[in-house]
This record gives sequence, structure tokens and C-alpha cells, in this order.
Amino acid sequence: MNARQRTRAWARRGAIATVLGGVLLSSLAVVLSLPTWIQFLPFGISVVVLGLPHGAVDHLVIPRARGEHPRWRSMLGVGILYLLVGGVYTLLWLLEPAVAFGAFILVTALHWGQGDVYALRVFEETTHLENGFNRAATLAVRGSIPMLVPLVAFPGEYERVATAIVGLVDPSAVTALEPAFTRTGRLVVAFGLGTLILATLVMGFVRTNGDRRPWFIDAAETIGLVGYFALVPPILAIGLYFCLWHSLRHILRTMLLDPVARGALEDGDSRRAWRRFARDATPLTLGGLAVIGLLALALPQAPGGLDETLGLYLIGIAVLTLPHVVVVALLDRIEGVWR
Ligand SMILES: CC1=C(/C=C/C(C)=C/C=C/C(C)=C/C=O)C(C)(C)CCC1
Ligand SMILES: [Fe+2]
Repeated sequence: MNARQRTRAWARRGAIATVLGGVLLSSLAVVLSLPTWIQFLPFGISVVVLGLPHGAVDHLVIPRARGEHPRWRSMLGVGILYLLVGGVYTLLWLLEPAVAFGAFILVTALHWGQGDVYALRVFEETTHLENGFNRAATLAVRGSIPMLVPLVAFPGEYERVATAIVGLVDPSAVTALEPAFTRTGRLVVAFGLGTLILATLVMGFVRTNGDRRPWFIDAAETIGLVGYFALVPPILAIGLYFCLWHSLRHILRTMLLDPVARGALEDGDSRRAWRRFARDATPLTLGGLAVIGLLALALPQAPGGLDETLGLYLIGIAVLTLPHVVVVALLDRIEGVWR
């Protein structure tokens, strides 16, 4: 197995672990009436494992994708990008939290869709995404599923978390989000998303070229994800997906870009590749934690309870994700994911 095939194997394991883990854990939680804090565990773990660390090598990936050694100049560039984009977005959170929340859902969808288009094209070597329109539709499908299926399936919980997030800044701003949680709102979302998914899969099938297997993988993942987010309560479902699906896939991508980690994968020594990643990601994972600490000080209210602590963490993730999306978009360009 070469390095790329190894990343594909890991990505597939992560996908299965996400769906099976979520379905098993949530069933077990009901059968054994486990306490609700269990649902917050994946997000808790994501602070140090997979989740936050997946973006903590952003300062290294662009030079590596260009076949260069990371130098101070490029790292400083990424630092300034984070400061500027993250800083402006923090201000938006403090001034217009409902708008910032809506933007967060949109950016998350864009970013998670962007990650899956890469995985499909590079790990799975799809032939049905050669066309730009198919790629854009697939991005929309893969990104919308984690953000919209929970809204349709678990509106109460979705609204509760949204309220906790926005309420950390301004409890009265929450009313702006209400239309999304009405019956009509959810019907429109369900119908729109269903149509988009069907049309995208059919368009993909028509474009398959020779081997149909990658298309079947795409379709199975898509349908699996819809079922997963429809059945598993959202905090657990999104937390697990964030770690074992999105972050894992991105980390595997960064391993392919790093000559040392890639060499280790090539030798079949995944453990060495993971050690190398952990070393690279540790300093700025701590940096990310510091950002969340500073954010806690900037908020008008200190978070109390699980929902509000998750809310603080999510605002932190939001602020760190926006510049991360820019880095990944640059990476996509360098690697020709959209060519
Ligand atoms: C947990 C949760 C929510 C939002 C999670 C989001 C938006 C996470 C984004 C994570 C990112 C961007 C990670 C970086 O890759 C909702 C939908 C508000 C309500 C249900 C519970
Ligand atoms: Fe990411």
C-alpha cells in the first residue's frame, strides 16, 4: 500500500467509526439512560485530540504543498491572516451575534464540504467530479448535511444550542433565528436539501467514467451521513463528525504534504506519521486554547453549564475556522483540487 492508499484506509475507518460510534453510543445512552453530558464528550476531547489540532499546522502546510521548507516569513503571513480575519470576525460576534452565528453555519458548511471534495478526489480518486459544477454541488451537499439535517430532525436541541451560543453575547438577539425552527422553515430545508442531494448524485452517476466504485462510495457516504445526522442527537453527532470525519481527513491530507510523515506512511509506519503530526500541531493547539481563554474574558457573560461552555468553545472554533478556511482554499489551489 502506498501513502495515498493508507490515507484512504484511515479516512474510511474514520467514516465507519463516526456512523457506527454515533448510532451505538446514542442507542446505548437511551437503553442505559446515560447522563446527557456523554453527548458533549467528543467536543471535549476535540480540544486536544484531532479537532483543534487539525488546524494547528496551518502555518506549515502551504510551504509544504509548494515543496518548500516552512520559513518564518510564511508562518508570519499565516499569523497575520489569523489575526486580521479572526479579529474582524470576533468583532462581528460581539456586535451582531445572530448574524455571526448564521455566518458560522454557512462557513462550516462551506469548509466541511470543501474537505470532502478533496477527500473524494484525492483519497477515493473519483472520476465523476472532474466537472466544476459537479464539484460545487458535491461541496454543497457534503457541507449542508451536517448543518441542516440536525435542524430538520432535532429542531429543539438545535435551537437550544443556538440560543446558548448567541445568548452568551446578547440574549435578545436570539429571536432573529426563530423562523428557521418553525414547521414551514424545516419543511423548506428538508425539501430543498433532499432535491439537492438527489440531483447531485444523479448528475455524478451520469458523469462516471469507467470504474463506478468511487461513485458508489460517494453515494454510500452521502446517504450514510443523512441517516446518521437524522438519528444521532446533534451535539454528539456533530462532535463525533468533527473529530473522526472532518479533522481526521484534513490531518491525513497534511501528512501527505509533509515529506517526513508521508515517508512514514510509505513505510507502513502510521505511528511515526502520527507522532510527527502531534509534534507539529502541539504549539498552536495551545495557541488555539489561549484564544478561547481570551474570548471568555471578552464576553459579557461568563459561560455557566455545559450548553454555554460548548457555546464559548464554538465561538472560539468559529473565529479560528474562518482564517483556516482561507488556508485550506489556498491549499486547494496549489494542489489543483478545483482544476
Ligand atoms: C454543535 C451544534 C451546532 C453547531 C456546530 C458547529 C457549527 C460546529 C462547527 C465546527 C467547525 C467549523 C469546525 C472546524 O472544522 C448547532 C448546529 C448550532 C446546533 C446543534 C449542536
Ligand atoms: Fe478544517
